[in-house]
Amino acid sequence: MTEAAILSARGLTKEFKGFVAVNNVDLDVRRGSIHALIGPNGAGKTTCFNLLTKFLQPTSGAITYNGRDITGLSSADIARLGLVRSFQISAVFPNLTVLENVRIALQRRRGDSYDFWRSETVLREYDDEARSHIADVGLTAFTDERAGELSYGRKRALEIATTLALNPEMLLLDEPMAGMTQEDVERISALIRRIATNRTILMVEHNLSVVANLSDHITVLARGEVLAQGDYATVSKDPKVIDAYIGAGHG
Ligand SMILES: Nc1ncnc2c1ncn2[C@@H]1O[C@H](COP(=O)(O)OP(=O)(O)OP(=O)(O)O)[C@@H](O)[C@H]1O
Repeated sequence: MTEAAILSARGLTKEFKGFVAVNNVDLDVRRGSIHALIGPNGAGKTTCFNLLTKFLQPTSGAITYNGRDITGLSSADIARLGLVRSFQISAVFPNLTVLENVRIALQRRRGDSYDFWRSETVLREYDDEARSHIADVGLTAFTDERAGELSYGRKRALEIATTLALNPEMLLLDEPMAGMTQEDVERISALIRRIATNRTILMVEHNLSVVANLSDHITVLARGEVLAQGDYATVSKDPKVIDAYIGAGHG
């Protein structure tokens, strides 16, 4: 592990019945950076992401977070350490308002019961903090709107707000731009940039222009292995990366 790394993997490997989906991956995510995991279809990005977020247990290899071995921990354990996967515990309830959704996430963080029918006075204590997370993701105008009525992009912004309510030190985002309009992509990109000012972000992302715009560092996977690492200018010129994308029909 290097000094500046907040999350590191060494020799990370995942086999599914003899098929090696992730093969001996070494990865260092620098503290404070926006790090993207990219690669053609079937490269092993999702599997790698699931290993790092402890949704899957590796066949072999080790993961450290802040210098601590987290290989054997559960995703709930690592969330308590500040390593939180967006949309992990933060499903959006469509019939509740934006404010109510963020409030519930805050209650969860503080270990309150799920009894959100409790007294209005208690609930109001959470409102100030909830409103500040809502402002952070640009949803103030929609505070009292039912989550189910929001546009797709705003729903994703709300999911990020509920994740921020858990006060993560590092956020893992699984294809944050999937299914978004260009306008939403721009809004969520600005949001990710804003929340990254005092956090570390690792994301799997298919949209290469987003990756080019947002990421400080990129790990390219192909056939389960690390093909290249570096900034966008470096990896996008790498003949191995170009071949892998063209070979996979992304050309
Ligand atoms: N549970 C599983 N059992 C068996 N094989 C799996 C399983 N999960 C993933 N794989 C295989 O592992 C390989 C990598 O899959 P993965 O979903 O991690 O790739 P990816 O890079 O995220 O792909 P995509 O961009 O298409 O989402 C694929 O060949 C996939 O079929």
